[in-house]
Amino acid sequence: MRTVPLGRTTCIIGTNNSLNLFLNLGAIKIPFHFPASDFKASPKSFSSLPRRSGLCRASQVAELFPTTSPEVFVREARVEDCWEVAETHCSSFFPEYAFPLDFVLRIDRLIAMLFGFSIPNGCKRTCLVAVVGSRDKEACLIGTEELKLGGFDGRLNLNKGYVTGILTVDTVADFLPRKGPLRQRRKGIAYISNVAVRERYRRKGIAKKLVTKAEAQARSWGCRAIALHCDTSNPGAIKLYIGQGFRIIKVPEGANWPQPKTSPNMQFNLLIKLLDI
Ligand SMILES: CC(=O)SCCNC(=O)CCNC(=O)[C@H](O)C(C)(C)COP(=O)(O)OP(=O)(O)OC[C@H]1O[C@@H](n2cnc3c(N)ncnc32)[C@H](O)[C@@H]1OP(=O)(O)O
Repeated sequence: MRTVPLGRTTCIIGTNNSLNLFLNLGAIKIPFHFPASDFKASPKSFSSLPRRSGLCRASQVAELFPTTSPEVFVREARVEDCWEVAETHCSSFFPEYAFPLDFVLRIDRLIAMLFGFSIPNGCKRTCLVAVVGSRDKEACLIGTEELKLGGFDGRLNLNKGYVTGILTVDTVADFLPRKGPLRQRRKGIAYISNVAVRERYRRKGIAKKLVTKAEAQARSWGCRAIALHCDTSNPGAIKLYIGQGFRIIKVPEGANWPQPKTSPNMQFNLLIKLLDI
């Protein structure tokens, strides 16, 4: 038996290759059981799973959607985008996962996005999406502007378009050094995270559009700077941010500044851009 914790989901792979999933929603645990007969799995390597006929990787579902569209525009994510946001995140950051773990990851991400976004008082967070196939002015929105679910606009749009890229921007400053002896949260600096563009849409300027929109959002919140962490072994992303005017900040010797919580071996650069308001 093998237990794989995945954020809000615990995945237990039985000795007979059956799969038990538990979605942890606070006090509630929702169990799902997939019998071994559903798929032939090697408990050692889920990434080399032979696929059950009729089943495909969750990322392949995306392949069914249109690839080309004349225009990409960036807007705030809405609830109806949730699955595509989770799908874009997981296929970009964990491309090596195969069914069923890739599917579980997406469910986990979805739950984290909808129920796990508790934002400290006075802070803001928005998830932006780059969309093809629908302009915002064509949007037929159902619901009120005040309705928010996590970082998502809670209104529904029946003509939603297709999500090709994502970015989260906030003023929570969880990964910025704290201020003074009381270690207060830093104000006036927006923070970008979770930037991802679906593989088929890369090198078309979509990430640039997302970053530009995030900067505009930060300005509208009154921020004077915008920051992010980027994995030092991701030269493409570093080039993107340097090209957008970000500069790498040298961390003072001995300083124990916070970093994103990913794999312990990952090294990050802190990049900052000053915003003219
Ligand atoms: C703060 C964070 O979240 S960092 C994490 C970044 N995300 C990831 O690494 C997830 C996987 N990667 C991706 O999703 C994408 O490759 C991204 C987000 C890094 C880039 O998205 P794209 O839409 O392809 O970037 P975009 O087309 O706007 O590129 C702008 C510029 O960045 C640079 N750039 C982007 N990707 C690359 C690359 N793979 N290699 C070299 N340069 C690159 C180039 O200078 C490019 O301009 P050019 O195409 O005119 O040469």
